[in-house]
Amino acid sequence: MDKIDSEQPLQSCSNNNKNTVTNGDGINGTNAKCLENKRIHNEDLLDQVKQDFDNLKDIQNFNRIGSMVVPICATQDQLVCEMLVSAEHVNSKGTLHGGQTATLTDIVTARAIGMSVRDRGMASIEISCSYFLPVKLDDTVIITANVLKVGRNVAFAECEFRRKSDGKLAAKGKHTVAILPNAPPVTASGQIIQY
Ligand SMILES: CCCCCCCCCCCC(=O)SCCNC(=O)CCNC(=O)[C@H](O)C(C)(C)COP(=O)(O)OP(=O)(O)OC[C@H]1O[C@@H](n2cnc3c(N)ncnc32)[C@H](O)[C@@H]1OP(=O)(O)O
Repeated sequence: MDKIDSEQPLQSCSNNNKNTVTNGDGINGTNAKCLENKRIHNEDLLDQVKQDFDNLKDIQNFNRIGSMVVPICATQDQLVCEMLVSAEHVNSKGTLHGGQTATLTDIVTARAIGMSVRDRGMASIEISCSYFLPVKLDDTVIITANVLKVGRNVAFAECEFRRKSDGKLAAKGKHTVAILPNAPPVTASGQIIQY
């Protein structure tokens, strides 16, 4: 099994009764990558965030870029996803485009924050990325987003991009989000429209 970041501290989601202690043998038969972290996986949060990503599959706006992201593990303040790097994600050198990485930073960290902030609108106020190593076409990136702080008006998150092929850190992103006073718009079926 591929290493993600075994140096992450142990965490738990104590406010949910559907927690699963991860043990390296898989969660309900899935190949959840947070297993290496020995974190406490939250099945309800993962279902919720999977739905959030599924909602991107049918949209026409820029956020469709996130539709190939697959959430694989969720705790209260961490979201682990993976994405196969395909032709639409790469630059002329055939490696993951920096703008794509920045967009993934936005989308994945926003959903990590969105696991706990559901009733307020949000707007990105700062994003930054550092690029350490290229990620080649047909490799997979493991994206681990950590929510650092959710305050009354501002939330902070960061994420790591690791190459699945060798586990090396390819990029890091940071995202600061304003939490707006109003509720986010929702569709008739109750789906949150944040973008
Ligand atoms: C699905 C799972 C979860 C998923 C969770 C996903 C959450 C992440 C969502 C990320 C979405 C983005 O990326 S958004 C794209 C990038 N970010 C942006 O475009 C943000 C641009 N910046 C802003 O809108 C503003 O600076 C704010 C809202 C951040 C802070 O505003 P402020 O400090 O109150 O400043 P102020 O000058 O009074 O207002 C400036 C303008 O901000 C807007 N604005 C101000 N307040 C509000 C408000 N409550 N609601 C709406 N819009 C507001 C108005 O357009 C206003 O113009 P007027 O009406 O006065 O003329």
